[in-house]
Amino acid sequence: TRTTRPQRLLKAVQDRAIRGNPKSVISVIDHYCRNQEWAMNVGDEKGFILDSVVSELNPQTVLELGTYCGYSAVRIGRLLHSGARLLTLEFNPDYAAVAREVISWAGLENTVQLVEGASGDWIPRLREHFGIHTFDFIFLDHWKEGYLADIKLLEECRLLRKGTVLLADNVVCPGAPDYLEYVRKSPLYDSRYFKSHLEYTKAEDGLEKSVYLG
Ligand SMILES: CNc1ncnc2c1ncn2[C@@H]1O[C@H](/C=C/CNC(=O)c2cc(-c3ccc(F)cc3)cc(O)c2O)[C@@H](O)[C@H]1O
Ligand SMILES: [Mg+2]
Repeated sequence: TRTTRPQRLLKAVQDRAIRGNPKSVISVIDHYCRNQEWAMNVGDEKGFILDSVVSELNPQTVLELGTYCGYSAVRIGRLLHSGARLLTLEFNPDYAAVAREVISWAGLENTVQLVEGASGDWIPRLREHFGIHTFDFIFLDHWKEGYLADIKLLEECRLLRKGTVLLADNVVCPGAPDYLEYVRKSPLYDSRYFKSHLEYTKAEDGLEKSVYLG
């Protein structure tokens, strides 16, 4: 049977990237997706904005919603300092299997922990299961219609603290209108839009950065 797109992306990583070198894993995926087969990674242009937000914040505890092939988990994980941890949630077992391989090829298996399952099921259990108190940084890149429910769930579970930064991908394309309206109107957040482009294309897209005011 035919391979899947994530499996072909993984093969490109294994064939072309240097083991243990996150930078080469990122550039191989970007080159592959720009020149051979598009895939819904945050990509290099929005990835540069993601890098600057993470570097400025220097977070110790990070949550990612929607691992897919692990591109942004590697992007974020490579910037974390020793002792810092990224938990990334992915409910598709095939994507999770590919992402584990990509994260391991980048040598980030001790920094990035992939948890298989749905965000709605796992968010209420993160404290008791992983001893997490609050998150410093959260990257939302899963189903766009799930963003709003999950930010509300994170509030309810008291996993945000004064200054927690949430960064949401695709707030223009495909779009997350209900999420945008919520974070921009709510007095709980200070929100701003970083205009960019949809990965590997000229279409507009962007990231919304929202700081929880607590
Ligand atoms: C809802 N709870 C959930 N819990 C755990 N994992 C979840 C999840 N929802 C989805 N997932 C996983 O996240 C990933 C989903 C990502 C959805 N992303 C998009 O739809 C997306 C789509 C585009 C896109 C843009 C333009 C276009 F023409 C076609 C596609 C671009 C992007 O950057 C995107 O992120 C998958 O790996 C899925 O299995
Ligand atoms: Mg995305």
